[in-house]
Amino acid sequence: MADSRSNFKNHGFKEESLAFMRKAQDVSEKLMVCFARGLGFDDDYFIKAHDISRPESQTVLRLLHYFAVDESLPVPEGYYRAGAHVDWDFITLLFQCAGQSGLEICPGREVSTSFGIGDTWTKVEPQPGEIVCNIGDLLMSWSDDRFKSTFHRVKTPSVLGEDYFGPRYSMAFFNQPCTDARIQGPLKKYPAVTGKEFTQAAMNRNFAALKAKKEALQGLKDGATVATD
Ligand SMILES: O=C(O)CCC(=O)C(=O)O
Ligand SMILES: [Fe+2]
Repeated sequence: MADSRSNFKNHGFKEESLAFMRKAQDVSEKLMVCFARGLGFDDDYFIKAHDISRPESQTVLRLLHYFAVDESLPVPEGYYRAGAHVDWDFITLLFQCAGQSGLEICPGREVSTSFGIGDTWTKVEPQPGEIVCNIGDLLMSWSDDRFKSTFHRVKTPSVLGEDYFGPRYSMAFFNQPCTDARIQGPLKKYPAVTGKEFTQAAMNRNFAALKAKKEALQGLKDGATVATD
């Protein structure tokens, strides 16, 4: 453990990651101005609420590595590299590697904040130099539902000759509000909450959904054991 930590240190992992986050933040801030103007807020309204220089910042960079999939093994029904979900942040900047496909989105849904499975899924092929921007539940709520959060998932490769079976690397930059930011849309459709409360509620919801899924899977397993006894 100590060795791998010092390796990271020696190779400037922290510095490089922070520099990358700073650049991703600059891109995000350009988009924040557009969303603020669209909603009638001051240009810097969302930028101030997502100030990554403050200790109250909740913004996160997630580095993802999905392992290569063995082409000879069948993919169990309903199994995804990342299951259908909406992000709970303001916006997510998603950085993909060319050739490592799998991301799919389901735009146009009128509901979010629950784990619904979408209607029509569209592939988002990674293109060099492109950044995918997903709207999250926070922006949906903060815009009184004008901007809808994007359902997305990452497919597990299953179709030979069509899907990409190799490892997938991606990076997700989640713009999350400072814990003390006050969140309420211009039409006050939802009661005001703090950034901390919004994130906490989203985490609780995700955790409860995960627990229910695990229990349902366990129930299936127990049923199978009883049936074969
Ligand atoms: O790997 C990807 O492209 C998607 C990751 C994602 O949706 C997430 O981490 O929330
Ligand atoms: Fe996501």
